[in-house]
Amino acid sequence: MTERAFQVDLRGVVDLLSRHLYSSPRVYLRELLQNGVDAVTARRAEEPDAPARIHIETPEHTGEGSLRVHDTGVGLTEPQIHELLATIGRSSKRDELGYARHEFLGQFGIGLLSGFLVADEIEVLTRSMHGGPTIRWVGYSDGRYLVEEAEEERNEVGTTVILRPRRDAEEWFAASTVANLARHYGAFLPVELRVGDTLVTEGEPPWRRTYPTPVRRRAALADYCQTVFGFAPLDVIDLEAAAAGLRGVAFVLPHAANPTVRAAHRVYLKRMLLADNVTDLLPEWAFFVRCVVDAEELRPTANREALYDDDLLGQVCDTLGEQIRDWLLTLAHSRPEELRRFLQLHHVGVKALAAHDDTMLDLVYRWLDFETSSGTMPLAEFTRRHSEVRYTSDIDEFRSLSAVAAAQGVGLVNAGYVYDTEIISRLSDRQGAALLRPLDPGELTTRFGRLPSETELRLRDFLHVAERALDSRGCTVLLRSYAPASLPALYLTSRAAEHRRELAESRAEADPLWADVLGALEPALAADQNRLVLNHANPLTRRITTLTDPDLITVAVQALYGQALLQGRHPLRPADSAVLNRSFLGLLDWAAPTESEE
Ligand SMILES: Nc1ncnc2c1ncn2[C@@H]1O[C@H](COP(=O)(O)OP(=O)(O)OP(=O)(O)O)[C@@H](O)[C@H]1O
Repeated sequence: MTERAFQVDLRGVVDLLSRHLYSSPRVYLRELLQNGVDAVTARRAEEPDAPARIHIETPEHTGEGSLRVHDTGVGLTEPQIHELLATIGRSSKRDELGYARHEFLGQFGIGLLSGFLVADEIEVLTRSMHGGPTIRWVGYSDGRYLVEEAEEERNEVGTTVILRPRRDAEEWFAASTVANLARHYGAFLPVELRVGDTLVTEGEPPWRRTYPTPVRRRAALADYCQTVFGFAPLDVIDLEAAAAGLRGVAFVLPHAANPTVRAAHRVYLKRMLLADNVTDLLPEWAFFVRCVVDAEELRPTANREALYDDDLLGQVCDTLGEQIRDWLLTLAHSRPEELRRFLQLHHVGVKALAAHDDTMLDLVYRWLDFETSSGTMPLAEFTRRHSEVRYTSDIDEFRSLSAVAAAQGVGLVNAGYVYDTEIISRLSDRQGAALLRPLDPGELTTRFGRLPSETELRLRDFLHVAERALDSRGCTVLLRSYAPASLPALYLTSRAAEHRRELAESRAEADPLWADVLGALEPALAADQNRLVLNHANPLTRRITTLTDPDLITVAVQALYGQALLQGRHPLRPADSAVLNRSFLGLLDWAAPTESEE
């Protein structure tokens, strides 16, 4: 058996790595900057006072069509050049065991190839700090390279990389483009970076600078947020994750954000911009902040445009999530007005948190406004005010029943929005909120006042006809007197009746055996029906109860039934619409009687 090595066609590899790995040719500049910074770092490890400069000259500066990037880094000796520049995948930035060394930005040994995105050849002039002459290396995109002693010695130790734009890539070499890219990627690099004569580096990132006062710091960070993200933040939260050598800031959005879209964050690695669309830095629920962070230890993917999804990133995500949560709690304790403002904007995210976090649940209970039958207020206050509290997860039911329920002394909470029911059922499990139960509209009838027995007796015939009028609708009719008097009638669904209707429907579709099983369940449920509760306190309804003509009672009761369905926004089934139509026409017919023939 003989072992062999893969045969590799260099052109394919160069093409793959340079053209297909990266999302845009613009990364060529980032890779050059990164190599310069790493070279400076390597030199200063041995010679701490060595200069730390990178100087970029665009074709406009050099006047001879090339872009030159000079650095004051370690430089390379000729043997190193053969080993490093001529071997794809070989990097000086890994230790003997092949682990990425954490002081360097690079590690894969492919970055330089990105030069072929914009040029057909890459020229390197380099003089090593370890002595030897200046060496010239030229690499071609077809995989050839040459190494020779340079005609001219470099004055200083360091490296110059020279690229001549390919015809189709000239736009990437314009002085303004290069300056913008250099600033974009390298504004915070720990070196002196110039494009032409212009200094690009700004020193420490804004969140690491020292400011005279906390107020000034906040104002400076708010300005920075405006520049980077285009909004004035509601607040600024400091972030830190020691395990990843990460520090940064989270800016709270001043407007409501779409909770299904994860916020995009700007991430620097060792002070070089990685990307400004990193989504997995924070937990999903934290969609109300956008962050800028710089990390020492997080790993980039090979194209250096995203974070590598490893345990450390997961750990960082949890840590930063904790810090945002702590900020919220501090706000609740020390600046409740601001918390209210925040909650108005970002309640969905906070609710999402509360659905599985007890501390946030408590915060929601005490501070988050819910729509209730007594206006909007936090549940803590609502349960304090009412001895009996119910909730409904149906917004329409809330709208139609909140006034009626409140008039009967039952406080009603609208729990029809996302996460509401999870939150309320979690709250109900806890002491102090045990009174929050789901509303069964049917139970309201037990609270309506009964009529005096002589009135009931007098209206017995009316009720009889009324019952018959709605027989086909599976709805019983009750006559009660209740507030508000402006309401002529109320349609109350019973949970059991709803359930029964569903049973009947599935039974119609089911096979005979299953139908029998369902049939056996039915009698137990039959006791409770949907109800139309006529309101004797309402003047119109009271007049209707005095009608004696059965036909007229029928259309009037059917009209009240239809109106109550519409008012309560209950679904109208085809038979309901038919009843409503018939009653409407019947009333018109009655209002405009046929002229008697003379
Ligand atoms: N400006 C420079 N000064 C000194 N050495 C350099 C310079 N540019 C490149 N090198 C050497 O060439 C090697 C290969 O560079 P290349 O950019 O392809 O990969 P890398 O920086 O090691 O890793 P990555 O693929 O992550 O960028 C480097 O490891 C480094 O040793």
